[in-house]
Amino acid sequence: MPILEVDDLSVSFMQYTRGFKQTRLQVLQGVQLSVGRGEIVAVIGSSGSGKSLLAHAVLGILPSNAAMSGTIRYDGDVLTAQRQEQLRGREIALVPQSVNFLDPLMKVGAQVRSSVRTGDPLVEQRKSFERFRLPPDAENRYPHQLSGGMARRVLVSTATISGASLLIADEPTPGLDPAVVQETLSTLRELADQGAAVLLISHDLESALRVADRVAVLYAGTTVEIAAAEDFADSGQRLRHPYAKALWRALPQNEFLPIPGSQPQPGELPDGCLFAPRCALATSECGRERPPMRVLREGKTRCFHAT
Ligand SMILES: Nc1ncnc2c1ncn2[C@@H]1O[C@H](COP(=O)(O)OP(=O)(O)OP(=O)(O)O)[C@@H](O)[C@H]1O
Repeated sequence: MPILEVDDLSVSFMQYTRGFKQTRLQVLQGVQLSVGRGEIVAVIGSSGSGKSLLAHAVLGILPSNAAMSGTIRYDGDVLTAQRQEQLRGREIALVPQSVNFLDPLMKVGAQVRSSVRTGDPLVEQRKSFERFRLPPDAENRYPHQLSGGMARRVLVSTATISGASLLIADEPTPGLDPAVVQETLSTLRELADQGAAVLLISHDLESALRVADRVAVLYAGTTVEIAAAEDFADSGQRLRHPYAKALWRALPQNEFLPIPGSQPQPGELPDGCLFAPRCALATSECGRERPPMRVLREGKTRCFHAT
């Protein structure tokens, strides 16, 4: 049985426009997702697609102006606000996207140690600092005395040291050097191999594929594709949704390959600009006129503005 099951999750915000008119901004709609013990599920979506809101809905920390519907189950039981509060930081840990989640008034070492549940907190904290290449003296600093990358490593350290059964890592690696990115991803894999369930939220499919077992693609507020990681790693033929295919196409190794299941003719454009290397935007998201394409080789085209 999956440890986390998200069923038909929708999140919206009330907005006030000029003249105090109320409008509803629907961000998530009908999201389906599950994560099992020992599994890493990557949630991939473009910026603003609602990835963090999904994480915050699971943790019960949505903004006060958000309205939510749908069901979230943890270990088979429907999560209530009270249960979320009990589980947060213990059974369910978050690597938040924002370093503002650090307590500005608490020294870094104390913050990391406070999440340790088994073993000697000081020993565990020092091992974790070494792992994520944090200097030993960082434990006596306040968050504002850290660099951006160090603060991010402290967040990763705090969450991964907690022994949580479900770890939600919301964009854990931007701004980190390659060695620490690798260490972070390996730590997530290790935790999953030890039985934890990991939800890895990212806009970077390439690095997520290094550790994920499954990939859930979030597009236009909903999960349009949930596929095994191999489906993205191989020829892409098993992917069904155009946006998932576009993500596949944007992987560097697929740069000049045609989109699976479609053979564009030179000069022909599909409805969405799915053929631009390193650009996974549909035309509607791109905000430009249909991008001009130039033919590189027969049947292989490139979008000018993505070059
Ligand atoms: N308190 C709020 N009130 C109104 N809209 C909000 C609020 N919080 C988030 N949103 C909107 O919800 C949408 C999704 O936000 P979210 O932070 O989940 O995106 P994301 O996919 O994590 O993006 P990114 O990859 O850039 O972090 C955005 O359009 C954002 O403006």
